[in-house]
Amino acid sequence: MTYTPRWPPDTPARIRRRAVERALADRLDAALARPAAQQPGWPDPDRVRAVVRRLTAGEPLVAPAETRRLLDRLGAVARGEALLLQSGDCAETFADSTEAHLRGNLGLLRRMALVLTHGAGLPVVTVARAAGQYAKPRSAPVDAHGLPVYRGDIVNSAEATHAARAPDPERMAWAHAHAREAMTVVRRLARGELADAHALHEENRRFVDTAPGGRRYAARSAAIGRGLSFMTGIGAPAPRLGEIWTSHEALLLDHERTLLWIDAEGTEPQLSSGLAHFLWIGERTRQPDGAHLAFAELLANPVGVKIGPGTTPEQAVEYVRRLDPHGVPGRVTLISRMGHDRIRQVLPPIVEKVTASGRQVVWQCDPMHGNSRTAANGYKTRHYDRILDEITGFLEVHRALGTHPGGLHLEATGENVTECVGGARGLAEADLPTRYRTACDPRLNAEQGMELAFAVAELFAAGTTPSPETPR
Ligand SMILES: O=C[C@H](O)[C@H](O)COP(=O)(O)O
Ligand SMILES: C=C(OP(=O)(O)O)C(=O)O
Repeated sequence: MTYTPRWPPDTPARIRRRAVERALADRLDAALARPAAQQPGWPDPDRVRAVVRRLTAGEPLVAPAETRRLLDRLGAVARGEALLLQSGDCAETFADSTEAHLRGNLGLLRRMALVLTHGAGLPVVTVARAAGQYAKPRSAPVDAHGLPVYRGDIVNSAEATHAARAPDPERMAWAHAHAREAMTVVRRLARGELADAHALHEENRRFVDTAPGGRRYAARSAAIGRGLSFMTGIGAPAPRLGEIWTSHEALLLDHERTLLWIDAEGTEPQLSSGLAHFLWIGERTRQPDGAHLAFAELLANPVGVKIGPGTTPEQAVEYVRRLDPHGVPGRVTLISRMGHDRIRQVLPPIVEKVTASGRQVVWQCDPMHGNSRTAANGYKTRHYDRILDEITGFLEVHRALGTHPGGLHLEATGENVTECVGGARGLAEADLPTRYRTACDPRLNAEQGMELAFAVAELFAAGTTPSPETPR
């Protein structure tokens, strides 16, 4: 059911439902009336209203039952019985909304998940930054040329002209159309070729045999192979990976408000986003009195909050209390993105205070956003060593406190891009221009992603977290 109320003739049940819808509609309006950071200055509000009305009447992309299943799986992560791996583009573009691109990104997600499952000895819940990650928050309103900044394909074009950078609300409709097609591909791949553990392992074996540094992980790869052969040997059904859920940053509120269902299954009726299974609030929009947090409070979906190095333990507890008033394990994911040099100091008091509050959250590490820097040649980049070091610090903190390091949140693509430096191939700053294709922030490429998965699997398996080299 879409959020726009269509009133049928009255019966007592319908009147009750109508009251719920009205109450939620009022709360939604109140939430969205709060100050909202990072929203585009649409030139023509009437056109925005017309697009929002049109999209609100459309069919949702995901169903509340699917979203509830994810909540259940994240409950397992929060209890320490599973891991969460979330990965994909920094900014999805309409041009890259193709089956080949999605297959690359989702394939990498699944191959990494297979390796982490083995290293941690836990099932891995796979969530794609896909089928809706079209909006970007930015540090400055204008770019280096004085043009309005690119805010993601859902708002304006990356092309460097004034006309192209003007926010166009019709782009929200294009985003819906692309997300709908992407969703079909995600479902098909998740049930089909990207469910097949044998096929994923074969690709990982090729990585180990041919990629620089791959042989370092030969023992784990061989152990995974033996495990799969054993399953075949005893006549077990061919092992298959589970669902792929979708996620994006709940940033552009005119878009987020368009496809909302009423989910009456929980403790109280809530709105369920029909746009994605998992939504998160970004570092730049997590203001306690802001619209984004108030919007997330109304949702039945599992939600994440990015917590940067300026987050206090008190703030973290407030996020959790507001977003999880009923204490549902896995309802909230706290996504730390502190930077490799700060995580070991900033995260522990946050984890301690949230744990003492009695809530069971998913602790997830985003090792990307606190480790960005500008290379000498002007490209925005991240070093593989710093990414791995932030994850190492994350594991150290949780091990020391006896809490569960629930998962990773990465920007990574299955394509052979040159955006992050480092890794066993030794990508250098001079290599960045070769295939620098991201629309916003630098992503790990397929080789760097697999190398990271094997390295983190070793950390999980060892149960210790040595930090062997000083990261660059
Ligand atoms: O992906 C995150 C943000 O959108 C991004 O880091 C902002 O980039 P900027 O600092 O180049 O604007
Ligand atoms: C913008 C993002 O991250 P953050 O809010 O942590 O900067 C992101 O993950 O795309």
